[in-house]
This record gives sequence, C-alpha cells and structure tokens, in this order.
Amino acid sequence: MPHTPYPFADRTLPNYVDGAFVAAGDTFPLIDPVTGRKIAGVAAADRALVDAAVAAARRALTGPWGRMALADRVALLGRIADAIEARFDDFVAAEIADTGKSLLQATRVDIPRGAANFRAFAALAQARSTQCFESDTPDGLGAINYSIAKPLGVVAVVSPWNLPLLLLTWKVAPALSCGNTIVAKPSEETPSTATLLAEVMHEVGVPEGVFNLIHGFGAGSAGEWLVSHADVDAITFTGESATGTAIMRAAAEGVKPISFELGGKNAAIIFEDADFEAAIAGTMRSVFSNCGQVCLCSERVYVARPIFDRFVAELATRARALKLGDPYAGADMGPLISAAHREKVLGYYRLAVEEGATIVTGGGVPDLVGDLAGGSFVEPTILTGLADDARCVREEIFGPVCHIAPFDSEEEVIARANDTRYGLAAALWTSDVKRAHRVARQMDVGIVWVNEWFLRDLRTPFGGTKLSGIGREGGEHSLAFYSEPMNICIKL
Ligand SMILES: NC(=O)C1=CN([C@@H]2O[C@H](COP(=O)(O)OP(=O)(O)OC[C@H]3O[C@@H](n4cnc5c(N)ncnc54)[C@H](O)[C@@H]3O)[C@@H](O)[C@H]2O)C=CC1
Ligand SMILES: O=C(O)/C=C/C=C(\O)C(=O)O
Repeated sequence: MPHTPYPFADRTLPNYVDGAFVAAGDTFPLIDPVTGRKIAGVAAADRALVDAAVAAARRALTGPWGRMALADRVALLGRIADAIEARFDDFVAAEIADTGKSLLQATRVDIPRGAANFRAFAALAQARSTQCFESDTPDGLGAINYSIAKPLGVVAVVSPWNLPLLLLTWKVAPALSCGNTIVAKPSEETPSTATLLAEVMHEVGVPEGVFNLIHGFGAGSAGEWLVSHADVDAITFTGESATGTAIMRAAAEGVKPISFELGGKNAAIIFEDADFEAAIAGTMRSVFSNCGQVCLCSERVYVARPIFDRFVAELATRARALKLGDPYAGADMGPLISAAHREKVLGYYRLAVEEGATIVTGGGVPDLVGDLAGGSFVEPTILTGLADDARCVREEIFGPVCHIAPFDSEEEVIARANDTRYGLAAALWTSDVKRAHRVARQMDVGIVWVNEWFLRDLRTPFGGTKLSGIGREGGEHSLAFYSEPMNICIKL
C-alpha cells in the first residue's frame, strides 16, 4: 500500500537545543522492528549538550516565554496542535517506522492524541481559576488570601517507546500550558515523532530554549544525566517501575517533585451477566492493542466459571485470526518494539510452560517470511491453568499475552485482582449497574473501566497506586503538578 515515506530515512536525527538542531558527535542506530533493519542514525547527546539544554531552558524562563501573556501561550499551544495535524502523515510514518504499530493504532490513537493533548491543556489553562479566602483578623478588618500558580521551572520529561508521541505530549502540553520550559528525552527506540515535534515547535515560533530535545539512552547516558542534573526543577516519567526507582533516587538528591506513570499487571473481570460479545471484543482490545505494549493492557483475565470455557474458546478463535505483519499491508498487530523485548516476552512464554500453563493459543514466533522474517514478531498468546502466585501471573510481561482464570464469587475475584504489587487499571464487564459501582470502588487501582477499555477523557485523573506510579496527571491534576502554588495574604 502506498504511504508517506519515513521522514528521516537514511538521515541522522538531530537533538534540538536552544532553538537549534544539533547532530554532531556519536550516533546510534535506529532499527525498524518490522524488518530488523537500520533505518536511520540518531545523534546521541553528550553530557555537555544535556548541560546546554538545561541551561537554555533555564534562560528561557526569563525571556519572551516568561513574559508571554496567557492568551498568547494558549494560542501557541493551539498552533502546535494545528501543525501536528498539518503533518499528520509524516507523524504516522515516523511512529510506524519506529514501532511497527498498526496503521489503525497510529492513525486513530497515537497521532490524534498528540494534537488533542495540546488542545486539551490549552483549554484547561485558559479556564483555570484560583482560590481566594476571606480571613478573620483580631482587628475585625480581615484579610484576603489568594493563590497564584507559578511555573515549576525547568521540567525534565522522560518518555517510553510504546505510545511515543502520545505519552511525550501528555507531559509536554500541560507543562508548557503552565509556563514551564522543557528538556525532553524520548526513548532511544522511538526518537522520530519527538524530533518531528521539535520541528513543529520551531516552525510555529516557540521561543528558543522553551522546548529542548535530547536523544540517548537511560543509565550512564542522556536520561541519567538529565534526571540527575542539579538545575532541573521537576521530573515527569512514564516507563518501567524499576526505572522509576532509579529516577526517584536521582530526584531525591535535589528533593524534586516527581510524577510517575509506571507498569501494570491489570485485571479484566468478566461477570456471568456481562454482554458476552462486548466483553470478548473489549478484551481483545485490552489484551492485544499495540501488541500488548500499553501499561493499561489486561494481562490477567478472570472469567465467571459458568462462562469460562466459552469465553476462552471464543477469545482464542479471535486471537488466532489476528493478522500479523506489515502495518501498511493491513496487519492487525505489528511486532514488539525490539529483538531484546521479544527475547523478554518469549522468556515469559517459556516460563509459562515451566510453571505448568496450558498454552491455549500462540506461545511462540509466527512463521513470517521475506522482509518480515527479521522482525520482532511474537504470536498473540492465551494461557490458562496457572496458580495465582506464578511469575507469569504476577510480573508485567508487556506483550500480546494474557492468563485467563475462572472465579466463583465476587469477593473472591476482587481479592485476587487486588493481590498484586501493581495498581494501575482494571476493566469490569457486567450488565448489573449496582455490581459495577460496588466492585469498581473496591479495586485497588487508579482507573477502572466498566464495559469499556481505554476510553479516555483528558480531564480525568490518570495514574496508579503501588508500583504503578506516584501522583496523577490529567486535567487539573496535571496543572497542579506542573505549577508551584503561591499564597498571597493581604491585610485589609
Ligand atoms: N508504560 C509502561 O508501563 C512501560 C513499561 N515498559 C516495560 O519496561 C521494560 C523496559 O523498557 P524500557 O524502554 O527500557 O523502559 P524504561 O522504563 O527503561 O525506559 C523509559 C525511558 O526511561 C529512560 N531511562 C531508562 N533508565 C533511565 C535512568 N536510569 N535515568 C533516566 N532515564 C532512564 C529510557 O531511556 C526511556 O526514555 C519493557 O520491557 C516493558 O516491560 C516499557 C515502556 C513503557
Ligand atoms: O494517557 C493515556 O491515555 C495512555 C497512557 C498509557 C500509558 O501511560 C502507557 O502505556 O505507558
């Protein structure tokens, strides 16, 4: 199928620092996970460039950006959204080149959300109100307390590879809307849409130093140099829980605010009274979307015993029907992000067998030929028969796989679903509205969907409990994180 070519084919993706694109120094290869071939080089930021980016962001706080009226800042965010939409096909091509994700996923979810994040936070910043209290004083004249929201300062944004533009802009948009400046470090696996975003910032006239982009790896590279930088004021991160621990250590040094969205081992619960077809279709999405590489995906599925066999059989039939392959040739599911991640997921497939699982479908590598033979594909996989304490039931796999277990009572399934070190999301499937409310509020997670999955309203709190994160982003929660409140007390 003809499509827009990858915008950086055979080029070196540059960093973007203080309003200039910088491609000097070492490079690392960018690999297309569909074929396993190198498609471009990426300029790795050295420590001096990271320092320069932080210094530029610091200067920009007191430049034209720091003096910009809210209405102008909001208008600028709107122009960023417009420019993403104007280059929609380039963004789609870049996201697919980096990740191999399906055309549907890129065109319906990732890239539209990139633009929507800027529009949402432009509107929220515009509508933001402040608190005011009239206070009593001994002389009877009183005082007025009112609060203002100042920017935090220089915000470090560290983002992962699974939903690259969506998750980067989910942090960049609110941070800018609150007047901060940014140094962003996208995943080394997915630098392309972030680099296009830097082009967009440049085109629409975001002042120099307000948005800086540095490429590189995590530990011992640009990621670590950024989050441990003394002149960064706050850190926002999405990725693996263990990385969150490392970043938290770095942040502790300067006692910096952090916002973390981390991993999940999310439960889906299908009650006997659920709309069976809706539950099957929804669970197909919640397990296999983006090749299972969304922190919100369901990896533990609990099904009421009377419908268990039917549910497993139907889900397996549909999983087997998923078409794997080239995103531009109508594939439902692409590869995993990399050969290394494929090794991790296949390790869990092998472990499942050792732990005594029944492999209902999948469990290996699909038989793809030609260019696709070098890609990081794995089969969509359904497991049953594991004990609740099996590692495959407890650890985040981050691939197209779920374990399905039967349950007998509401109390039992709530306890089992909550018996995890993670606490991000849950999906409940039931037609009993009282049960929906009753069970939802007992789930130990940040987000519960009932008869849906990944239905997002950007004003709602988003984040997790336990190992799944710290804090909430979304709507006013993002505005609160990305600003420093200050109270002013006027004695009358
Ligand atoms: N949202 C989620 O829940 C995600 C979970 N994962 C899981 O994490 C596993 C590892 O994937 P990675 O891409 O390596 O995720 P990661 O959490 O290590 O990487 C995410 C971002 O953090 C950066 N980073 C890594 N170590 C850092 C450090 N010490 N200091 C500062 N920045 C650092 C990376 O360069 C990248 O930009 C995957 O196999 C998957 O299971 C991966 C991506 C997203
Ligand atoms: O903000 C969203 O809609 C999606 C968030 C997904 C993640 O945080 C993730 O997969 O890491």
